[in-house]
Amino acid sequence: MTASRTADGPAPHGSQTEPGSLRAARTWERARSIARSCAGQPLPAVPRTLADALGHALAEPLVALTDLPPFATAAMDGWAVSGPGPWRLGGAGVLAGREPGPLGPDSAVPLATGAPLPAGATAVLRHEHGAADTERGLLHDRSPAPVPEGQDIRPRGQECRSGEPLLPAGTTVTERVLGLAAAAGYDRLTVHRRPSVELLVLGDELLAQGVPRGGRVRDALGPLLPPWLRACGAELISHERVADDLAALGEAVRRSPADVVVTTGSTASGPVDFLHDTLRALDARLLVDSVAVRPGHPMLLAELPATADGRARRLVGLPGNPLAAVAGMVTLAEPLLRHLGGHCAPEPVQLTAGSALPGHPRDTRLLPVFTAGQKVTPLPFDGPAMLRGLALADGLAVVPPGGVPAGDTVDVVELPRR
Ligand SMILES: Nc1nc2c(c(=O)[nH]1)N[C@H]1C(S)=C(S)[C@@H](COP(=O)(O)OP(=O)(O)OC[C@H]3O[C@@H](n4cnc5c(N)ncnc54)[C@H](O)[C@@H]3O)O[C@H]1N2
Ligand code: MOO
Repeated sequence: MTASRTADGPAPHGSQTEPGSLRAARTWERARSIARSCAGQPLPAVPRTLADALGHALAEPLVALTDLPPFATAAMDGWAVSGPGPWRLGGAGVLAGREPGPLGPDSAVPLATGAPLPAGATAVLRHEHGAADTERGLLHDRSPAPVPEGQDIRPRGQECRSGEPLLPAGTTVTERVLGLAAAAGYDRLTVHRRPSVELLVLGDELLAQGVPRGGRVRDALGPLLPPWLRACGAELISHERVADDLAALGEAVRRSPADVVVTTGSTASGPVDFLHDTLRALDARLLVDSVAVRPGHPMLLAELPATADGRARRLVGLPGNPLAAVAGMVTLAEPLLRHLGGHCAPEPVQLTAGSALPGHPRDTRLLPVFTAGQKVTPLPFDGPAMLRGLALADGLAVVPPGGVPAGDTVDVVELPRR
C-alpha cells in the first residue's frame, strides 16, 4: 500500500517500482543521502562531564588546555644527573607528583618515572645502569654507552602545546578520547545532544524467550538493535513491543517524544502491516518509501508531526526480516542518527573482492562479508530472514547490480565491533 504524501513525487533517476507496489524506490546512495540531509543541523551543543560525554560527538575541537607533558619529566626510574659523571649523590629522591629543588653541577638525585625533572638536570640515568657507592656518596655510570644529554627525559610540550588542536569537532567521544581529554586538562566537554530513540518492535508472532514454538519465532531484533542504535550515538529512551493493531501502533507513534522512532516489521503489505496506514493517519511525510536494495527494500523514512514544543521527529521503518532490518539500519537509521548527533560520518571503505560477489539484477545488494587484509569474501546464509552470515561478518559489501567479479574493488560498510 502507499502512504498519502511523499516528499517528492515521481520515481527519481535510477529507481524502480516494485512489481505489485506503487512505491517509488530510491537508489541506495540517494536513500542514505536523504537520511543524512533530512536531519538538518546537528542537535544543540551541551556541556557534559567526562563520564557522561561517552558516545557523544564533540561540538567543538578539543584544544589542549596545557602543554603535554606539562613539565619535563623522567621517562625511567633512576637518577637525575647533571653533567657526564661520576656524580655526587644527593639525599632525598624525587617522586612523581613532587616539585624538586634544583640540581647542582656533577650531582645526581634518585627519581621515579614521571617525576618532574630538577632544574639543572641534563639526563636520567636508568636504575639498572648506575652503581651507587654509598660510602663515598658517589654514583658511577655503568651504561653500555655514555649517557647522552637529554637521555630518558620527556621534554615539556613533547606531545602538544597549550592551545594546540588535538581532535576536530565531530569526533566521537570514545574511552580513548576521554583519556586524552583528561590528560589535556578537561573536566567537561561540549558535545552535541544525543538523538533520543524509541524502538517499537512489531509482530504478534514474536516470542521474548525460549525456542520457537506454535508457529511463533524469537524476537531477534529486540536484542540486536538497542546496542547498535547506541553505537550510532543514540540515547535509547524506550524499547517496547507493540501489538499488530492499527490503533495501538498509531498511539505509540503519536505520543512518542523521541527525536527518532524506529519500528521493526509491518513495512510491507501483509494483512497486519499497519505502518503505512499509521503514517497516513498521522499526516506524516514520507521521505523514503522503499529503496532499490536487497535485502531490505520495503524500508522507509518519514517526517512525523513535530512535538508540541516544535522539535522535529522522524520515523525509520525497518523491515521485519532480520537481515533486511540490518540493511535498513545502515541505509537509513545510522546516517540519520549520526548526523543528528553531529558525528563525522564514516564512509564505506574500498576493498577488493577476494572472490566473485553475487549481485541482484537491478538493485544494490548488501552482502555480509568477511575481511582478511584488503580482501573480502562473501559469507553463506545471507538470506533476508537469516542472521548466520551476518554474525560472522565484519562488513556489508555494497554490491552494484549484476555483481562484482573477483579482483575488482567494492565498497564495504563496516559493522560495529566490540
Ligand atoms: N507481497 C509482498 N510481500 C512482501 C514483500 C513485497 O514486496 N511484496 N516484501 C518482502 C520483503 S522484501 C520483506 S523484507 C518483508 C517485510 O515485511 P514487514 O516489514 O512487513 O515485516 P513482517 O511482515 O512483520 O515480518 C516479516 C518477517 O520477519 C519476521 N520478523 C519480524 N520481526 C522480527 C523480529 N523482531 N525478529 C525476528 N523475526 C522477525 C516475521 O516473523 C516475518 O517472518 O516483506 C516481504 N513480503
Ligand atoms: O527486504 Mo526483503 O526480503 O529483501 O528481506
